[in-house]
Amino acid sequence: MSVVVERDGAVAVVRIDRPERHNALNADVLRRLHAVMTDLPGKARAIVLTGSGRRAFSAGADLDELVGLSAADAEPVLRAGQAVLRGIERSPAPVIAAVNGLALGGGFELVLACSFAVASTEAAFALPEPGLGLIPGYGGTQRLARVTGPAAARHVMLTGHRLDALRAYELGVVVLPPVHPDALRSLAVAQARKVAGMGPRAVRAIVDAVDVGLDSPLDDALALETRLAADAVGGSESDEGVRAFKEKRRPCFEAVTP
Ligand SMILES: CCCCCCCCCCCCC[C@H](O)CC(=O)SCCNC(=O)CCNC(=O)[C@H](O)C(C)(C)COP(=O)(O)OP(=O)(O)OC[C@H]1O[C@@H](n2cnc3c(N)ncnc32)[C@H](O)[C@@H]1OP(=O)(O)O
Repeated sequence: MSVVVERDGAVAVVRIDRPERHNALNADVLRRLHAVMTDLPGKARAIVLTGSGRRAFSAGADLDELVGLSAADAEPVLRAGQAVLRGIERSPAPVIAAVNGLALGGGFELVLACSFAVASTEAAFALPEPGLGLIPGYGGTQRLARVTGPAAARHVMLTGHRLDALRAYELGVVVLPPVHPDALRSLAVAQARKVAGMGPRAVRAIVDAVDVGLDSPLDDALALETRLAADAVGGSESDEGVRAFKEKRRPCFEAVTP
């Protein structure tokens, strides 16, 4: 199975499992990621995405599936890949990348589509596509600049520069200091549990507000936030959240009816 799912309560761990090809993304991996991202958000409240082995999170698109593709054939495949990553980016169960090794090309683009990333000290990030006569085709030309700023993004893409884990942390690609490889999974699951403990409707609203807001005029984005924040104030989830605070107990959002 090229994608393995493990459930851990309200958290799911999704692992790309093609270590013999450094977890390269082929059509089967993309199909399975799409199926997982369609099924899991209704069952898990937060998802960890990682790769098998210590060498690579993912070495990007499977180059053996690229050979011989015409532009006309590649375009629907690219659109299909974009749709999988867009589903990850907008998932109501936020996806946390646990970068266990090299995240190259589409592998780095997969990380950039996640809500946020944590990494081991052995992680490294690059977009080597131009060296292959390709360009990033799973959102890298757009998402990297949104994280690092355009100059750092152009430097990475135009020189093939590889960001090590610490530099990725400094640039905001990784949100916490890189950890020993043996500690990565527990760190990622702990972060996922924090997300899973939040109000699920509040989480979904924040995902939507940030996603829509990034591409909206500020006043429109603030108006969206106001509407979503008012819905939250008037919603039953905040009734439970505030009541739990006053009663000095953990909120039980599962018991909240929409
Ligand atoms: C999503 C695919 C859907 C299918 C159709 C795609 C058509 C549409 C186009 C999709 C475009 C997606 C957009 C994306 O931006 C484009 C890309 O991602 S391009 C790929 C970018 N990635 C790379 O360039 C990395 C290539 N790999 C390496 O540099 C090195 O392998 C490594 C990861 C640094 C590891 O090096 P080593 O430790 O020395 O190991 P080897 O090199 O010997 O690798 C072992 C073995 O694995 C094979 N392999 C490694 N990476 C890939 C890969 N990306 N695709 C296919 N095979 C890969 C390597 O060839 C070796 O095989 P062997 O020689 O043992 O047969």
